Amino acid sequence: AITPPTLDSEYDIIFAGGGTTASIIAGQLSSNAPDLKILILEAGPTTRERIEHIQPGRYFTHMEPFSNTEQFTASKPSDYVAGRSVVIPSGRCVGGGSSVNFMLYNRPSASDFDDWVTEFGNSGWSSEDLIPLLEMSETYEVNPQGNNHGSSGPLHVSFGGKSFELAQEFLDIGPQVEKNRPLSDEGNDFTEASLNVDWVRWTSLRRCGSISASKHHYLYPQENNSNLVISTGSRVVRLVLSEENEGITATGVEFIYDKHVFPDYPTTTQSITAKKMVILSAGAMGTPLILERSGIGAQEVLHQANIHQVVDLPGVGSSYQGIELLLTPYTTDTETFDPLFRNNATIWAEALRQWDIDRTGFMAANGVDAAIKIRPTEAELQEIGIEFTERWNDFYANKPDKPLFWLSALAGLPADQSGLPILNFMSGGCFLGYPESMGSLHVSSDDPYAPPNFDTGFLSKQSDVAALRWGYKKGREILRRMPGFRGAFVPAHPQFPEGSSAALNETGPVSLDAPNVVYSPEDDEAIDIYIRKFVGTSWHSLGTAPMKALKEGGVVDDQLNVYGVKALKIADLSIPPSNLNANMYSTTIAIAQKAYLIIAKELRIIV
Ligand SMILES: Cc1cc2nc3c(=O)[nH]c(=O)nc-3n(C[C@H](O)[C@H](O)[C@H](O)COP(=O)(O)OP(=O)(O)OC[C@H]3O[C@@H](n4cnc5c(N)ncnc54)[C@H](O)[C@@H]3O)c2cc1C
Repeated sequence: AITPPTLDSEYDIIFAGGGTTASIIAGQLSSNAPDLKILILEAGPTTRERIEHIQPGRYFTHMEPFSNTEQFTASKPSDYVAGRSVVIPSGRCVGGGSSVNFMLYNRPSASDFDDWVTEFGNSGWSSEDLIPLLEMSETYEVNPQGNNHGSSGPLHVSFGGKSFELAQEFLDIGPQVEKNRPLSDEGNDFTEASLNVDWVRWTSLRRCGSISASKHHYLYPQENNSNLVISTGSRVVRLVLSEENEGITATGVEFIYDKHVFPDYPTTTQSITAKKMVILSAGAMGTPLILERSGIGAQEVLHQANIHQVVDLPGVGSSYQGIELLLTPYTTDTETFDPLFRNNATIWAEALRQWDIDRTGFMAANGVDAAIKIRPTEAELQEIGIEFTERWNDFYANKPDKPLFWLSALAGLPADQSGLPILNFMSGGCFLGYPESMGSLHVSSDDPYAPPNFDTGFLSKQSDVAALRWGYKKGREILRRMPGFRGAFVPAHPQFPEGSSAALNETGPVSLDAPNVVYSPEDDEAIDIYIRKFVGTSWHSLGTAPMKALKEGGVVDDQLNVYGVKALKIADLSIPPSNLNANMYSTTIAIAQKAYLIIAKELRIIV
């Protein structure tokens, strides 16, 4: 049986959560200050040398219902999403999200970071501060000499070991359908001139056909330093706070051994002292809950959960942001990832054999090889309609590097396919990067296993529905022209009224110059109903402890200090004060590197 490590009673620094951000910070602290005693308390299991965290093609297995490496947080049912409860997965293992994610690589627009400075007053967090840190972390194998990428960092980026025909079709057909959006091979260049023109081949954080994740490049190489302890299966319940004349200080944490990792182990609470600081790094879905269980949060929330308030901080958990994703399945006769999603034993065996031979094939791929970040033209804004006008004017109009979506054609349907016919799917992916809707995440009690009071907020603003409606139409126009297209998978599309010109009766590709589908107001209504029934998460959660002024609902300042508590910082994806139109691993790396600099300076490890 696995037993937990024996821990000392005090450390210099304690990390609550051992995910993406903690791995990068703790690994560098340990490397550059080997005498610093560091403890990482991670709720989930180890990932060291585990094949499911090395072979890229296994990424979807972490999302299976009884997965021990992901946490699934269910939102309360909402009429905005047709009465459904949306389930949000997040990483629960060493390396967190970086150990289980889909490995899509792309970074936000410069203005996404710059907003944190200009709109939220955080000094030192502009794109000019953060993008060099991001580039320093990566080696872009695709074009090591290219601008906008790094060439000598530990995290490797490549196209992976297999790309699908559908990706090439998307790259061939897209620019012909959308003649004003030419082909480019640079997905990270969001200058005003080139934004909106990239049909990019998507790249993944992989090296030699293996996942290139933060724990294997930053954290585990330091494990032989006896001053760094990674305690897995260790769930932080709350902070230990001491109240003295000068205010409140975080002096340690209380934790229990996690029931998923150590089912037979006693659940007595243990307390450990942090001599220098506690760093909350439990991710957007974990950090606000630890704060609230510690009595740091809004009075009303804590009162309802029967928790005594210690620090009044109303911003905790009150601005959950997710990225809404509409994944619309069509069918194809080309090769897709679906046999693996369906657990086809023969294809699995072949994929494993191929990976053993040369690190190629399905096991070195994820089926998402190409995409475009797209910003509507004036004419297209008219198509989206007046429900979106105010949002456009307020948020996008003066920020010309902000795309509305990324659009893609995924080779497969990454979902539970039990009950579905055996088909090859191509999914139109429409990823709404800056939804106007926001939700909240709060504790329901002081029990660390109690499901939280969670509202994704998805589609609570009609502007998001209008944007996704246009995304559905735009994606359909591209996909129906791709040679591999074999029609829509009708049960997972809008139910258009009888006789509609938008009916889904095509069974093969239409010609490039075929007229676009025409939608009536009734068709638009059918699309809206469909969006509410089917919209889901893109697995990106953030903003639950935002870095902004206290009076505006902020939880940390720009040095990552929690307002009202000494010796307590937050470093993870709960700190972005506003959303970013990109898959979040890049942003997380930037936050981690910036946090490392802040902490290392404060501890005088660097000047
Ligand atoms: C399924 C999935 C797919 C994704 N795909 C992509 C992608 O393709 N490309 C991309 O760029 N990004 C992707 N992401 C997003 C990205 O990986 C995450 O946003 C990022 O890893 C978040 O990092 P973090 O440090 O904020 O939190 P995490 O990495 O999630 O780390 C938080 C850690 O804290 C631990 N924890 C939580 N509560 C406690 C507690 N009470 N006590 C102790 N430990 C605790 C958790 O177990 C977890 O390990 C994906 C994420 C998921 C979940």
